[in-house]
Amino acid sequence: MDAKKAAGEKAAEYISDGMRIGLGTGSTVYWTIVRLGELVKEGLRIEAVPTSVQTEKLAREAGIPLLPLDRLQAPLDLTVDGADEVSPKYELIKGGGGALLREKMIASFSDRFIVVVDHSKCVPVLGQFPLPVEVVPFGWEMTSKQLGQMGCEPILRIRDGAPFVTDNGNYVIDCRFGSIPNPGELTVELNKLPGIVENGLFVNMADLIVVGYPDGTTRTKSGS
Ligand SMILES: O=C[C@H](O)[C@H](O)[C@H](O)COP(=O)(O)O
Repeated sequence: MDAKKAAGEKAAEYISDGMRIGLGTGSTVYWTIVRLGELVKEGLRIEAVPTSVQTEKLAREAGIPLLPLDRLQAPLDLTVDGADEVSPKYELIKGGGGALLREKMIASFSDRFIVVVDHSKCVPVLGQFPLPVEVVPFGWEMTSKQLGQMGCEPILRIRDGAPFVTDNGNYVIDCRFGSIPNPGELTVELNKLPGIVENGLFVNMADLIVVGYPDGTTRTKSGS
């Protein structure tokens, strides 16, 4: 079995009747969405907030009822999402698919945050995966220079020959740090740059990591 499928399907077991949930973005949480669609058809009653246009489409196709944000008066019970890297302290790099801003907003407004990954995403130190940083298009070249001064190689994300545009109308700069030994400190520094909308470091946010393996087994680790 696919390791991503194993992790994604396992996370669906944490969702019970009546829950209001956040649905992340990507190829691992895809399997959570598919499984939840099956459970909804069997009678599970849930409402979901998607973290991207792509996930909204998938959830609709799967028949999962969506909860409009203006009806979200209290935190969600649970959010399930993928990650690009997970450190031994359960710090994450996210945003490989460009959905980091909405993902961080929804995860921060959830009582529990479950992260689903295949085993290759668990690393000793974050930073081999370039850190996605969402920036406003205005003056992105200037923001990119400022990012470079923080010790990374900043590369504007390009898709089909043009800058990749997020669901929020912004650009993404992928920052090659090589190693991020202190993600908490880097987050504080990044948040000082006015051109940055959000960065892909998720520190002290994950409550549970579900790791999938190619033989179809999963292991869970408790986070913050
Ligand atoms: O923007 C995308 C998200 O942060 C994804 O959750 C992350 O990139 C992991 O995606 P995947 O499960 O496809 O590896």
